[in-house]
Amino acid sequence: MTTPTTTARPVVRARDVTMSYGGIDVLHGVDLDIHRGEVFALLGPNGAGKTTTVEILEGFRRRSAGEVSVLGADPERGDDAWRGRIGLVLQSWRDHRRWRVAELLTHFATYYPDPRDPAALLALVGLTGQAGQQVDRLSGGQRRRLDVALGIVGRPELLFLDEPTTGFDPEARHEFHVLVERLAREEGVTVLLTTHDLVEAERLADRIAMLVGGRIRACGTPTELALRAAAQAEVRWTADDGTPRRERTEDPSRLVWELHRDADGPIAGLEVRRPTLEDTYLHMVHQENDGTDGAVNGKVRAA
Ligand SMILES: Nc1ncnc2c1ncn2[C@@H]1O[C@H](COP(=O)(O)OP(=O)(O)OP(=O)(O)O)[C@@H](O)[C@H]1O
Repeated sequence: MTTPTTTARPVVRARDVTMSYGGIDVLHGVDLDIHRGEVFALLGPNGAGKTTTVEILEGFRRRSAGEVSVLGADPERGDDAWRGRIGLVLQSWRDHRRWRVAELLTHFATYYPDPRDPAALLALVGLTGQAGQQVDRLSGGQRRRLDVALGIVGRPELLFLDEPTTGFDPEARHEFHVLVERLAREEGVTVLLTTHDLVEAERLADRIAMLVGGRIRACGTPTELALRAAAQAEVRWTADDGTPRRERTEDPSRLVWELHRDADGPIAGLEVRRPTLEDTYLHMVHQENDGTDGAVNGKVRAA
């Protein structure tokens, strides 16, 4: 993955995007900047507005208001040439059940001016052994690999991955992560990933935006987000009488120093736990559910 070049024009730019369905507001002014070669994860609980946001960026849904530019065009007016520069990994290829794997991929390749070689692509996603198999005989994970192959056959500059590893076993998930990293690092493909999987987001994404209740509540590298959490570090130890103790503090090194100063010898069971991405995420979701203002710094621009 490359370091985002913030001076270059972003591949995806959204400003103050709102969306309402039948008078109910589900997006409340989303701002996003995603740069070339960046793997960007949109993370959020069910109903947060991830799919709505992504469909607006893909040009499949009309926003209520706001500005959007994707690969230099407004997605609402994207033509075929623009669409050919975008790859989608959705769960929407279910109509082609009778096709054989290699046939389907070869067929899709004809839609693009400079497609990848279907056989090489099957090898890349680990489906060479299934080339002659009917699509409806594939396992769930194999099906998803085919979805990925279909999404990248046209050499997209921007790839949308909607919960891409659902149904993958750990090895397939690992291979998929390596593939996404390769696409971003070696080919400069920009990737927008939606996921509920914090481990996947942390593993893959250069930056993560947390969308909660239709607002971007935080955006940054996984490390930045974990550190920005309101959650404090937790220090655990075992007291002299054997009682387990724990204390939350913004200054764990000071607490550990004080414990050492007051102790006769080593401190049993000493452990310092820093806030994780999961802590940040759960903190925000709980704030939203409690009806409090969960924004880390008010409105956050994912730029
Ligand atoms: N076509 C629609 N008509 C009316 N309401 C909709 C429509 N699509 C989505 N919604 C509502 O908009 C909100 C955001 O939905 P969206 O699918 O964008 O969330 P999400 O973050 O992708 O959720 P999930 O993780 O469950 O897929 C939800 O409250 C949902 O019920």
